[in-house]
Amino acid sequence: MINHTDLGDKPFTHFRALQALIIKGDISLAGYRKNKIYGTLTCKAGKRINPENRIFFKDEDEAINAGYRPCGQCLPGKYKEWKAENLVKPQPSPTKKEQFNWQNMALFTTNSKDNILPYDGITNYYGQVVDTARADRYRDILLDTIQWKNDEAVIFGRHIITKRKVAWYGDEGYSYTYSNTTKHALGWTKELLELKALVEQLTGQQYNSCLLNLYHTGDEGMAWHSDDEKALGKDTSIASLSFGAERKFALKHRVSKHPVALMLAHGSLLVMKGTTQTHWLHSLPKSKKVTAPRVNLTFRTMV
Ligand SMILES: O=C(O)CCC(=O)C(=O)O
Ligand SMILES: [Fe+2]
Repeated sequence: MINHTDLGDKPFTHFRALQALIIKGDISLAGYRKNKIYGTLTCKAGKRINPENRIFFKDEDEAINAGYRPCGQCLPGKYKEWKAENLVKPQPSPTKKEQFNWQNMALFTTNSKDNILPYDGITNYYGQVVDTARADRYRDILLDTIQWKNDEAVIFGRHIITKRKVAWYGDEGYSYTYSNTTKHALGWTKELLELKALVEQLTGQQYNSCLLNLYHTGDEGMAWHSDDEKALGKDTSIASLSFGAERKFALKHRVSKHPVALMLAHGSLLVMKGTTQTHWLHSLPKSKKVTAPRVNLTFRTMV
């Protein structure tokens, strides 16, 4: 690995030293130190990099061993392969024995799972934590009993009403402001309290509110955002339960744009915590293939 700045301090000396190293075979690829991306020496994106952040590699092995990934612009084939490998695959459903046992909640102690983010945050996918029969029941009861309302927001001065429906439940007296609208929490229902107890048991964290989303079909989704409102405090933990249609959940690093995606199974739990909201955006992409509804519960702690 050779730093651009090691090649002399004048553009001409840089150029000469670089040419000599390329001819000798000591340099064949360039890298961007900040985002840990490597690409060809002629890559247009690479040439815009500040000299302090530009480095050079002898070959691909050296770049990969240093933790760099291929550039999407000049190495699209290799980038695609890398992306396919880095897309988090859905975890196998637990066996009958591993499934949530309502009578014996202690079966699930803090079940910490692998972090699906490569850096700058912690997001754990627990897979299915409510067995299918119970998850079916929760989906149906939540669809019927939650006071679903179309979400309203004021964005760039325009009043927007979404097709997706939302509801906001929590400990008494909580109100929540986002996208310039204020919501007042409704009191917990029996099922929400049961599910809150379950996620508290699984994550070892307490939550005082829950924002629910209802996506009628794959035609409804949620755009890129992070849940970094002040009311949630710093490094908040958000526990997200999914019931109904399986949907893709995507995360993207704010700076490196590193993508991570996974499918959220019926009855599954995903937890975003640590610095996830500071460094990563997330979204629920729309999908033409999904025709069934999905109910999502995000348990949060308002400070
Ligand atoms: O539906 C989901 O899984 C994501 C919901 C979400 O990001 C949110 O409510 O902030
Ligand atoms: Fe979110």
